[in-house]
Formats: sequence, structure tokens, C-alpha cells
Amino acid sequence: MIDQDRLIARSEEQVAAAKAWLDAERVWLVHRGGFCAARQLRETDSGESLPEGRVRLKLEHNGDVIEVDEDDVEKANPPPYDRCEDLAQLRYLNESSVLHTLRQRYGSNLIHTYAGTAMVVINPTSPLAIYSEKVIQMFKGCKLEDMPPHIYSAAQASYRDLLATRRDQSIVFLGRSGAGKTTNFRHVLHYLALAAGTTNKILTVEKLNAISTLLEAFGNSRTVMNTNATRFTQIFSLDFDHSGQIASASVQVYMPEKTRVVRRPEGEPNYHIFYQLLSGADPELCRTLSLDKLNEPNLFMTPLQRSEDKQKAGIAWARIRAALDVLGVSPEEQQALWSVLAAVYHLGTAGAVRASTGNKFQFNKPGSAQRAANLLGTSVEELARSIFHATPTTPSTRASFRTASPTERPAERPEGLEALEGMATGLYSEAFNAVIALINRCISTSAHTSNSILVVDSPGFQNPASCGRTSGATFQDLCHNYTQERFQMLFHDTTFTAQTDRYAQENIEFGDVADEIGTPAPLIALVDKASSSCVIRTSQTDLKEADRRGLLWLLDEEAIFPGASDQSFLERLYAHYGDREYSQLLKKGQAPDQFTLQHFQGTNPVTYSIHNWLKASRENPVMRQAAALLQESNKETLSRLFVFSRGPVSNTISGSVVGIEGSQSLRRASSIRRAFTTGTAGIKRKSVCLQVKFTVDGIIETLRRSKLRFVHCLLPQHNAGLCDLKSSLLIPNKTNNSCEDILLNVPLVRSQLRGCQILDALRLHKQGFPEHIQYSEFRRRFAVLAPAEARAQAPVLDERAAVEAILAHLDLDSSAYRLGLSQLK
Ligand SMILES: Nc1ncnc2c1ncn2[C@@H]1O[C@H](COP(=O)(O)OP(=O)(O)OP(=O)(O)O)[C@@H](O)[C@H]1O
Repeated sequence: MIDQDRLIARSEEQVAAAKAWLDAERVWLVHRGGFCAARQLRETDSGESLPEGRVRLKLEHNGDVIEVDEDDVEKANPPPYDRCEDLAQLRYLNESSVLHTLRQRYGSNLIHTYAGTAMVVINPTSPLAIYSEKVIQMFKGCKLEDMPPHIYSAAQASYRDLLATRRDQSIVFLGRSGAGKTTNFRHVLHYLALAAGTTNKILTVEKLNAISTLLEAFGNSRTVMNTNATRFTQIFSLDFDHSGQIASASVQVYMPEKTRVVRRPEGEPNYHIFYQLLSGADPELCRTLSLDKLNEPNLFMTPLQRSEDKQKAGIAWARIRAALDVLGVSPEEQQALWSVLAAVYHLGTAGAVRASTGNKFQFNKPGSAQRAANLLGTSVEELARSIFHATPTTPSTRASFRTASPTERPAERPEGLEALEGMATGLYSEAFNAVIALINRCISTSAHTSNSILVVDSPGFQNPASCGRTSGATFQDLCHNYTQERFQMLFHDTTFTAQTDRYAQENIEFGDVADEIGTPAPLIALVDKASSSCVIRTSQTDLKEADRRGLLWLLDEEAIFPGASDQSFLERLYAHYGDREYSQLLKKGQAPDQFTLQHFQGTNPVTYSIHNWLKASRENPVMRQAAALLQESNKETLSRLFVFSRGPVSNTISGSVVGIEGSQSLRRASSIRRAFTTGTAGIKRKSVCLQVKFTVDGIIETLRRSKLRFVHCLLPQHNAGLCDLKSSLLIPNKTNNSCEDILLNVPLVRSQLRGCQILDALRLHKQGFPEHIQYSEFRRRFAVLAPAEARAQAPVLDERAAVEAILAHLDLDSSAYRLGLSQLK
């Protein structure tokens, strides 16, 4: 380990000041609201020593002397560590010292901090002048060890690793909604496009901006936690040729929150694109799309009312048109996209009503339905048939995860409004899918590429109650939270499990830090565990455990069980997880339709409301009619676009898989495709809830094969994601809080640090040897530093001895490395 003290050349006064600091026994007193500085006193006023486990402190801010438990006291670091760039360098590694360093840095607009091999970034909530082409050029020319913490250094480290090892790399962003994942994701892409360069301008900054604009318009929405919340997971793959330039790229989109088009929590709007179209389209386009009168009530959206909102949407609309031009989307293709969006709007106005004769449903407002049909290039009769009367495709055979019941029925065809919602959702999914296909058409090539950097962004952790919505989190929130838990598990596996396994394999002695580290695995199992089909031991406990399956499986079974309801699902959940053993993970909610999951090892409990979960867990069968309707449209521009977007050279989001056949990167990542199209995933295509599990399995499997880097994005305040709406930022009352607390909500940051296990990772990093290199690779790279006789080029019999010779020649401190069986650490 590198000791910061040894690296900093210091004057005698500085040395004296550091010694005085250490002698003064500066500590942090930890309290619920945060921590404060104090000096530890050795004895009582009368000179007696203190009882075991108790310490006396003199508080720095008011001079009070108090006696507290020693567990509430943590050692403080000398002032040179106040803004240290890597938390692993702290002499005393404890929560308060980490928080202090982060707060000091944040106060100076230093939002990035290394945390060993990971990075922590705190949302600055306002733009900073730290991202530019000039800064990119600076990082590009910088040695790794000289780079200050910055999102560009994470990108540069991945790029250097890719060049040095020719191994695929990934950068994964984790954090709560509004913490800044998407913002950093974009900076990474900008950096790589500029620093690595691209062949034939396949991926320019202009194109990246255009892609962000489109994905944001179609896939983002305002939520209670973030004015611009991402509602889909994406993997942006940058594919490099042998010279290290980007020769191709692609966007893969997973698990878009489709139902938001028709239903969402109260007060939250639809996707941005609808408002931008409705407010921005010029009169001629409005006429073509029959959007010139927007005064009728609409089931799916309410057009913007305030003139400033309309103005903003109008500006965004101009940007969207320009983005489509940059990406080479033809005017006809653009027109086809707008026709589908306008048709969704008109269906919202058309509504559904039971016909006066018979038991069938029909449009409530035939005029609006006619407008939708015209735009889709079909007849209103055909449209009505597809929505209200068409036989849905037969549901797939259901695996018998619940005791087979003769009364089980296939999923029923939704009626009336629900059927209409299915069509609107399906149309929107097809439009979003087409946008991604058009993006990929512009940035992918068939050039031979050798390695990729995958940059991953997904909706952040959702806890709506933290921003004042007490009605409970939704099923969609659970899906996003589950995805974040799985990414955290990936971080856990990479940081803890893989490291300690490697030490064991290499026969390297190592302390017991790893044994005490908690894991997100139990909560993940509660959500996604499949029941075991074979039980080896047959005690009652084993049988019960074998039969116990995760929430998603229970929900899937309940959704098609006759007479089941949201409430009966909740009862089954309690029946499986009501034991004391699970009380730390699942608790009953205050309302009868609520339950609480203790996410991130209890640091982020979320109360969910089960309202509508059964419905949300199955795909609405009418959705699938949308693709057929569009492909068979009598408007050639529409049918051509939607045949293309579903075709082999593009991609699809509807089955959760997005890829490009023929692309090198995806051929390498072909297991993504396999994971989604074979086995249980294939059988369960219509189960939205199980698709979430299988999709995340596929993503994780792909990422595991690359060298992973994690960026933990943190919220400084609960509502930091709403910083675009400055006035709604609830800054704590100045009179009650110190200036620093106004910047950073310490309990909130502390709970995020605990949830993402930063301290554990740092402890392991400090105690262990996280960097490792094969002997042969070390010799290849560093043999030039060795004496001539130790510079064998060909493979040598004893690689370890050869490396030892190089190390001996370099005269390195032997405590700074370990020699394993095949690797140097
Ligand atoms: N580095 C940054 N510089 C300036 N503003 C930032 C930065 N990071 C985040 N923000 C601000 O915070 C807001 C929320 O950030 P962002 O949308 O990236 O969060 P997120 O973690 O991706 O959220 P979600 O998970 O909901 O999509 C942004 O709209 C932006 O205004």
C-alpha cells in the first residue's frame, strides 16, 4: 500500500503540525445527524481513569466536555488528508473520516473521489466547468498515476486497459435516482469518442449528442425523484479496431418502462417526447397529424398548459429534429415516427366503451379513432378489430411452478380500456424500437473490431417516499431496484468474492476482512429465487426452503391463477417469507396493501404498494398486435420503417433484447441473445416479471466477461435529481444546520456509502493487493527494467523466479507486493 505521508515532501513545520495533531488525539464523535470534531481527553477532571468502554471528549465547536461510549468515536486524520484524492489513502479509515473527506472535497467542487479501484461521484446539482475538449486532451496525455479523480480518468483507465490487455472493458454506474449516472455515462462516451478517435467519423460528439437527445426524449420522464429520469437500461458498446480507434458502436436497450405511456403514479407525466411533439410541431405538421385541436380530454396525457413549459418543449423539439437529421433519419422516416406518436395520442382521446348492443367494446369517440387509423395507414374497423376483437396469440405453455391446477386458465384477453392501453403501449414500444434501430444504423459498421468498452446506465434506485410520495413504490420501481441490487451484487462479487478467491488460489495469506462483509444476496434471492427441483436432504426445513421461491416467481404464478388478486399475492409472499428468519428483509407495511423490502442490506427500506401488480406482471397480449398493424400498414413509409426496425439488421426492445446481427461486438456478446431466446426465458416471454430476472441475468453474464469498473454516484440531498427545478430544492433550514450540511446531507450520504459497501471495499483494498498481473505479462512489460541477463524474451521455465529477479533488481519494498503461484499482486 502507498502511504500518503511518504509521498508528500513536507517542511519541518508541516511535520511538527502533523505530530501535534496526532498528539492532540483528534477524533470524530458520531451521532445520528452526522459527526462532529472533538479532542479525546485521557482522564476525568480529578485525574481518574474512565470506566472500560467509555471516553471523554472535548467538542471543538463549543468546548463542552462529554463522556460517551468509545464505539461512538472514530479517529480523525491529519489535515493533509482533508481533500485526499483516494479514500484508500486515509491513515484512519472510518466512516466519519470518509464523509469528512467527501464533504471537504464537495465543498470545493471536487465531486469525484477515488475509492480504491472504484470511484465515487457526488451530484453537484449545478453545471461545473470541468468537462471540455481541453480537459479531455489533458487526461489523454496524462499517466494513470498522475490523473486526478474525474469521470474522464475512469474512461481513460478503461481505454488504457483495453489497449494494454486487449480485453473487453465495462463501466457500470450505480446509485439512486437523480444521483447523476446518466450525466456521467454521457461524459464517459464523449471522452472515449474524442480521446480514442473514430474511423470514418462513425461516432462523433455531434452524433453522441444527437443520440442522447433522442434517447432522453423517448425514454425519460419526470418522476418524483428526478426531472429527467431514465426509464430504461442501456448498454452502449464502443467497438475498437486494432489501432485503438472506434470502428463501430451500438446501443442496446433493455427493460423500458413501457406501461408509463398509459399509466403512471399520480402527478408524473408521460415520456418527454409527447409534450415536445404536441408543443413543438409546426402548424403544417400539426395539420398532417391532426393535432391542431388538443382540447378534448385524453386518457394518456394532458398537453402542457403553462407557456414557459410549452416554450421549453418547443426548443427541445427543434433539437430533436436536428438530432434526427444528424443521424441520417430521412424526412419520411421522421414522419412515420410522428404518425405513430400522434396515433397514440388520438387513441387516448378515442377511449373505449361497451357497445349498447352485445357485450363488445368499441371506441368512445370514433372521430379520434378514425384519425389514429388514418395515421397508422389502416381502417378504423381493422384498428378496432386489432384492439377489441382479435384473438391474442396463444399464451405459451406455463411451467408448473405452482401445483398444477385443472382450473388454471390461459391469460385472458383484456377488454375495453385495458385492450386500448395494450395497443398504445405496443405502438410506443415499436416507435422507441425504431428510434434505436435508426441510431444503430448510423453508428454500426461491419468493420472488424477486436475489443469493446461497454458503458452501462440504468434507472437509479427508486424510493419515492424519500421525495414525499407516500402512496408506496410501484411494480416498475421494484424492477429498477432489483436491477440496482444485481449491479451491487456484481460489485460485491468483483470486489470481495473474486479477490479473496484469487488470494486463496494463489496461496497468498490474507487477513479475515472479507469474512465479515455482508452481501445483497439474501434480498436478491427473496426477489428472484427459483424453487429447487431436486432436494438432496429431505428434512422438513430443507423441503420448505426448496419450495420457497422468489417474489417474481410467486407473482408470475399468481397472475394466472383463477381468482387470484393483488392481495392474495401478498398473502402468498408472507406465507413464504413471514418467518422470523426473513424479518430483516421483508416487513409488513402500515397499510394492508403494502410491504417493505430492506434493500441494500437495510440501508434503503422501500415500502411498496401492491396495487395493480398482477396486471403489471403479465404482458398485455394486445401489445403484440401493434407490430403487425405497423408492418402491414398501407402507408409504405410506415411498413418499411417497422419491417426494418424488427428485421435482422436492427434490434428490438420488445422482447428485451436489442442487438445487431453481424456486428462484431454482439457476436462476441452473443450470449446476450442466447440468454433471452432459449430455455426458460423463451417459455416465459409473456411474463414481464420473470423477463426482468432473465434480462438482468443476461446483462450480468455479459459484463462478467469484461474487466469491470464501477462508478458509485451519490445524492447529496434527497431531491438533488430535481435540481433543474431550483426553487423546489428543499435546502435545509440555515439556522439549524451548518453550512456544510446544506451542501451534503450526511446521514443520506452515509446510508449510500453503507449500501454500496464502499468502506468494506476500501478496507479490503488497503489490506489486500487488488492489482494483479500474470508473471508472463509482467515480464513482457517490465523486463526492460531488468539487468540484461534477466531479460529472456522467450517463455522461461520458472516465470516466478524470472519475475523475482526483476523485482530484486528494482529494489522494491517487498511488503508492497505478494508473489502467488501464477500472479504478482
Ligand atoms: N456532473 C454533473 N454536473 C452537473 N449536473 C449534474 C451532474 N450530475 C447530475 N447532475 C444534475 O442532476 C440531475 C440528475 O442527474 P441524472 O439524470 O444523471 O441522474 P441519474 O442517476 O441518471 O437518475 P435516474 O436514475 O433517475 O435516471 C441532472 O439532470 C443534472 O441536472
